[in-house]
Amino acid sequence: MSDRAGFRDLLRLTAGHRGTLTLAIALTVSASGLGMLQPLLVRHGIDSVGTAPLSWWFVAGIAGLFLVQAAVDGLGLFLLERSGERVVLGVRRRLIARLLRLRLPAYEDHRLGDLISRLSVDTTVLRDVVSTASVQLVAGGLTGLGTAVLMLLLDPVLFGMVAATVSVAAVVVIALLGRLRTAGELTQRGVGEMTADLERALGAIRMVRANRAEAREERRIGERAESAFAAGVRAARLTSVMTPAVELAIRGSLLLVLLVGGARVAADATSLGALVAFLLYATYLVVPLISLLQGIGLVQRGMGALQRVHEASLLPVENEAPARSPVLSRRCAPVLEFRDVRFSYGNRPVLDGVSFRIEPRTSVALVGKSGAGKSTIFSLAEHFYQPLSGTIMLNGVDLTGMSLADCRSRLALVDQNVPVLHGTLRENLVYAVPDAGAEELARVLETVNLTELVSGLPDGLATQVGERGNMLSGGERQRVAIARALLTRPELLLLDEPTAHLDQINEHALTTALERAGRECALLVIAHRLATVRRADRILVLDEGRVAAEGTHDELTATCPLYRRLVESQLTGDGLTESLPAEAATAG
Ligand SMILES: Nc1ncnc2c1ncn2[C@@H]1O[C@H](COP(=O)(O)OP(=O)(O)OP(=O)(O)O)[C@@H](O)[C@H]1O
Repeated sequence: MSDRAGFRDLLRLTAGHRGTLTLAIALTVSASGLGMLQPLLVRHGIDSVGTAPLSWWFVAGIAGLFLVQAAVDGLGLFLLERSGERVVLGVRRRLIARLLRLRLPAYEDHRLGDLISRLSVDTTVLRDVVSTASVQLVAGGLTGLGTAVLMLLLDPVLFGMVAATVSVAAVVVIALLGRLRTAGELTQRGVGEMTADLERALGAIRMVRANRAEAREERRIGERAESAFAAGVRAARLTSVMTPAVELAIRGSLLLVLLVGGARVAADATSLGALVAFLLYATYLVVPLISLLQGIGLVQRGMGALQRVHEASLLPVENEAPARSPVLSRRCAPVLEFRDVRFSYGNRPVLDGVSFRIEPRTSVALVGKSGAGKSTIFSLAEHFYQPLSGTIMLNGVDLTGMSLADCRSRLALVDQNVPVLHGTLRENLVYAVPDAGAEELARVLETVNLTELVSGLPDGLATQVGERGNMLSGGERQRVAIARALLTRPELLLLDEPTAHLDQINEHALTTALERAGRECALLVIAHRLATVRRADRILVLDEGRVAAEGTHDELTATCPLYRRLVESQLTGDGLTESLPAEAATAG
């Protein structure tokens, strides 16, 4: 992005806040203007002290001016900070809304920590640009210009000398700006990578501990911190050249002004008061010029940060079908039907013509070796991805003609990964139905056999479940997730069973929960336990991207070698990844 385009984007950010920002900047500039009156008053005081004593009014006037200046300055600064916060709030809200609605592949292509850092760290830089750089540029520019004009009027010769020295410093500054922007971008990127790596390690902290990898992760994340540090130091080095260059130029010119100005006073070319006023202005010039410089530096960093925020806000979101009233389902149609569905992740084919139907209130188990595409079928039913070809229907209605909300309100998904969030047990249960009543809650807790557990907890439903629900056992987490799903009264529950062996109590509880859930809605279960497949009305055997066999447990045991092998391993073993005998693929 060019500097001009980047700057225009930064300006665009302030849309809707320009009135307040202009007022805030005007107040801050006025405060600086009031400050600039002070040397003139001092000159008047010094030049007139020989002719008349200083009046109290005069002294009180100067003191009053200081007070008014401080008050105006304070109000201006407050309005600026508030505008900065408001602009960032707007950017953050838009980004939050976007980040929660990205297409699933976008999350796979980007690291979560980096996306989080764009929302937190980069937007903070934008706030500084709005609240600090804006006033630094405007106030610095105007005050600098005003001071320069007054100096020019006071003594054009001395002004020429100051202008020449400052111009030399300006050349140095302009030469370094591009590098400052790159260093700023690198710092932000480094922080993003560090956050992403920290998120990776903390998200799997038990695995990190169990593998004694703390030191390795510390080194890895430390290296990211060091790259951010190195880029930050590079930016600091550039700034540390720029700021003193300007200071040096101004202070050097002060010496010249003193020498030449002294001679001019001696030769009566100017008055002592004018020289003192000129010197005061020259010292005052340091402040606006430095703030101008800092403002430019901040804008450079802001452009880098805005680019990262922009990139995140351009990530593709899920296509919401045009708003329409919920599609009427066809009566007696299957709850879910796949017709010749093909799907690949990029160029990696997974499903190659999958067809099946799930009738209302039936229980269907989905089995297949690891990587066969079972979870992918769930993702397609939930419309997380679109099939390459074929049709997916819910209650006889094609998914492509249904809004995402309509589609997802008919289904409930219980994933294997992280089904429980940080918060209380109650918050987790009512996640999809926040206003669920106590009766409904009691019903689903009973269904999943959690009533006893909850009543045994000192805080009951108000118990904190910990990050990702790690204060609950694996089996309990799974049942909390099923209860949450059932609270929505779905037409179809998609459940990925735990692969881990459950103890007898949890095993029994899960079986009962599934049995009871099956009375409320249809079930499609990725089955890892023999108990589930035995109880299912039908079993789909997925192999080579297709439904290779379909039937009841007894039918498949008799006809499908692949199914027999899955059963022999109790559907929990992981020794099923090797290729299967050709007969398996054709069975059924
Ligand atoms: N997001 C993804 N991007 C690319 N490939 C993927 C993605 N998700 C899954 N795959 C691949 O697609 C194939 C099917 O994965 P899927 O998770 O559907 O299998 P599965 O039958 O559920 O396996 P398991 O029983 O081990 O959970 C696998 O080879 C997997 O590596």
